[in-house]
Amino acid sequence: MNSAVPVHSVSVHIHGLTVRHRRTTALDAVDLAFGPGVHGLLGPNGAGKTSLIRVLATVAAPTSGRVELLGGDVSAPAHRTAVRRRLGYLPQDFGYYPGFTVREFVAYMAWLKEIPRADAPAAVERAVARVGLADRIDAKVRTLSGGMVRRVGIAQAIVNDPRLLLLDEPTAGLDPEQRVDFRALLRELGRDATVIVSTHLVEDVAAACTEVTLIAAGRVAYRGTPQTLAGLGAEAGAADFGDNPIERGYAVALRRQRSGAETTGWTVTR
Ligand SMILES: Nc1ncnc2c1ncn2[C@@H]1O[C@H](COP(=O)(O)OP(=O)(O)OP(=O)(O)O)[C@@H](O)[C@H]1O
Repeated sequence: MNSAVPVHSVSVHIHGLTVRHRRTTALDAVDLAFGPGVHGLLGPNGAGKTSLIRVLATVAAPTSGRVELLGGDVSAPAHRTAVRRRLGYLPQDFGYYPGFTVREFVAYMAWLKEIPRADAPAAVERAVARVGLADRIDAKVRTLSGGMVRRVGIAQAIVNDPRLLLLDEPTAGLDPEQRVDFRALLRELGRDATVIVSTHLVEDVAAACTEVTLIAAGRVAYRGTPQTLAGLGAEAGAADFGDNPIERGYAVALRRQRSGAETTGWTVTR
């Protein structure tokens, strides 16, 4: 099998994805597709966002359903290996080696992703510079602040110039200035790659996302643009549910899902 991954395919196709953790159903027969752009994944605590991202990152297997990433089914080992070279993943709980320097840690991740040895040093420096840590590249990770460590996590996720980038609450712990810079980086990355970002911050969604997917109780409660979600929030009776239009739209979509009504944004099938 050819292990090359096509660059401009629909990046993510999920069919009937169910994930169970013992007796808890985290995702319930979900169908979704994602193409290039920045996709915000919103939802209450326990909605299933991390469960979805972990399956897309190929670190967890579905209980049932089919997952196609970058043009092939990831249940095929050869394709899964090819996808991992083109994948970037920042887990919610990001493990690192505190005794490594930033350069050593990101280089180690570059090696795991099989970046050619000759290309790795420049790729590491570029990734670290993109997260604003060039001046700390030779500092040990244990000497960095929590927000800086988070940025090291983002650097390792982007070091291989991923076609599919999965970020689980990347802005947690970043200061406001860093969040602004990070959103600009997201927009830049989303020009070519498919970027899926789980977040609780509606500001992230408003500033950086081209599309929003709202997950609730293991199901897709809403899909649309940040603008259409904000439009939902402009409805009569929604004023009490949040401080800004997107928060209000989020509340309306959740309420509708809980009452069993369909919420229509628009469906993405690029
Ligand atoms: N390892 C596990 N064992 C048992 N239950 C789990 C496990 N991981 C997740 N769950 C359950 O699955 C459901 C979905 O969890 P998940 O972490 O995917 O949600 P989330 O949307 O990412 O939540 P949060 O916003 O709090 O991070 C929850 O009910 C959670 O308690």
